[in-house]
Amino acid sequence: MDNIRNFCIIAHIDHGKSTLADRLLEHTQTVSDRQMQDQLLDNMDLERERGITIKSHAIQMNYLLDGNEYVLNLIDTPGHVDFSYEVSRSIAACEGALLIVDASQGIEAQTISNLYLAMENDLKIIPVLNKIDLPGAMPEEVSDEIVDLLGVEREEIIRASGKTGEGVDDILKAIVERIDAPSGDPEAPLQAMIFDSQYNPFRGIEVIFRVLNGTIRKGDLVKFVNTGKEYGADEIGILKLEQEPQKEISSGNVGYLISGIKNAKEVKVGDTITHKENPCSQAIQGFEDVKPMVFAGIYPVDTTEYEELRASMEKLQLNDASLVWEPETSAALGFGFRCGFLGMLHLEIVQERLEREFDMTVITTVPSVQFRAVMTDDSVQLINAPSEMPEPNKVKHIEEPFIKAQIISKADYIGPIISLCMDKRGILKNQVYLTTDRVELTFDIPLSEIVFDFFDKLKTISRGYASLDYELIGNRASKMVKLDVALNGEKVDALSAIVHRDKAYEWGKRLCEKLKELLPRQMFEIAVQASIGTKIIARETVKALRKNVLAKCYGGDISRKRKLLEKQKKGKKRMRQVGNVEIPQDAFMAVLKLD
Ligand SMILES: Nc1nc2c(ncn2[C@@H]2O[C@H](COP(=O)(O)OP(=O)(O)OP(=O)(O)O)[C@@H](O)[C@H]2O)c(=O)[nH]1
Repeated sequence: MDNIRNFCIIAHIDHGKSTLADRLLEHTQTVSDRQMQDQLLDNMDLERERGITIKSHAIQMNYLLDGNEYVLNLIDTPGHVDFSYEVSRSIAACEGALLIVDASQGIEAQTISNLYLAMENDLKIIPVLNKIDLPGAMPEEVSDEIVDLLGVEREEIIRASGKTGEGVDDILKAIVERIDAPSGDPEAPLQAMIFDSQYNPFRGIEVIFRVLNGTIRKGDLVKFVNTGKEYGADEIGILKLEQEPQKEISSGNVGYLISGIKNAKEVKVGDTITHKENPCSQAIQGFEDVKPMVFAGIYPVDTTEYEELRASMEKLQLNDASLVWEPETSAALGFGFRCGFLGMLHLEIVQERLEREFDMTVITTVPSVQFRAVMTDDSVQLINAPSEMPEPNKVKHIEEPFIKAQIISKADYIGPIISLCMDKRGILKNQVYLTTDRVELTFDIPLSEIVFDFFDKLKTISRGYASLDYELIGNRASKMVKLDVALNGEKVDALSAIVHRDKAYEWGKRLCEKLKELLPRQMFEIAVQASIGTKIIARETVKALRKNVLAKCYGGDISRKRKLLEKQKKGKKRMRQVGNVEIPQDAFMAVLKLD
């Protein structure tokens, strides 16, 4: 055990974690030249296409230092705030963390939030100044920032480049020398913590764990403490580029378990694995429950696929512990699920993964945060969907979630950032200069104002210099109203939204205009109306389609006609029929694109 080191790589988004992980894997010859490709650990198609890490990824390396061989378990983590639950679980499996800071960008919002997560878990932090090859690198200034933030000596900061490979050996040495070997007793009763899992269509459910005490052996009869279920350890192993089966895995180490688990619900991250005979006396303290920021309905486009969608969501949840959901019904869309997400990127990724990994075609409805209605009898009702908004005469007041937003930016952009936040009903709480031209602003802002498009706006007005991190701080009373949408006189509950009263009229008007743009024209006219209570506040009309689309093709060749039909068919993909009107996915998101 003295020769094991468990560490994760944490950073702000795009500071170069995955690239540096590539260099560590190369240097330790964990992967051969032939196997090597950029951002190797981002092995999901979606990660590669978007160039971001979505999942934490564990991999084991061997490293020789002064004649001693060390086993290094590396966990690469995502940087985007929507995937911070991945980071927090990875941190729990480690004794140390490489904190990567881009030398051309300096410390940013998630550098700090991820660092705090690591410090709360008592991880040893190794600061790495990355991308020093860049002409725009400012090693001295950024080192000052790191020294200030961490209180470390300047000499402790390792200068590195994931591009040239500079500093990689220093990092590996520092991992061995500065991070503690895991403690724990290999002879004690088994106590292993599940920190991730995934569904493999060929092999079933795979559980990723870290052993804290004891030893797990192939063939052992094990028990998951929280669920009380028992399984045979059919296969256990370590995670290299491929899984490598082993006979045993002892305390301090990270591994996987395959045991013929059939039901995805039986696997919960944070659960403890122990032996059926001679169990450990205590379960490991699990993870804090995830707190979703945004809720939206997910519905199958084909209503007959409801059960299949449920099974797919259960399997996806294995690999995405931050996804929560429960069944819901919509008058317009039928049976579906109300899901909680950590942000809009998370929502998008879930929708994409359901389609790619499970071949489902789904519609997501208008996203909303969770409001609370304090009723006239003082009871509290949670409102996860606009359709759950109670009658106004039964409500004392509505409360909405507020967040503390921390924005780090170049000082030049303070003015526009403050006015953006004010426009979003934000209250400036604090302003601290990190260096002469970098400032940290703290605001209290309603979550509903920032969760949708705030980040894009912030990036635009700061030319990409501002970064944002946020946490929930509680609920405050706000004047919220429900805005309903009717198509041809029929209310479509899945298009309703809860908005601030002062903005409701403007929203209603713009929403109708947007829907007019987004609803495909049909053979008949469609009236689009927005209302608050019984009062109609805006109306637009989608004109009827006069000509048949195929009319254009008269005399044209048949292949052109076929192409046109195929194009129409494709366009149908994420589309739901409500009454006699077809509503495309975009229309459900129209509320987010009003500015
Ligand atoms: N010049 C230079 N570019 C780098 C270096 N390291 C990474 N990059 C580039 O920076 C971008 C982001 O790198 P990634 O490794 O994907 O960053 P990441 O921190 O893993 O990103 P997320 O996991 O999505 O948060 C990529 O375009 C890399 O090619 C470096 O040392 N030097």
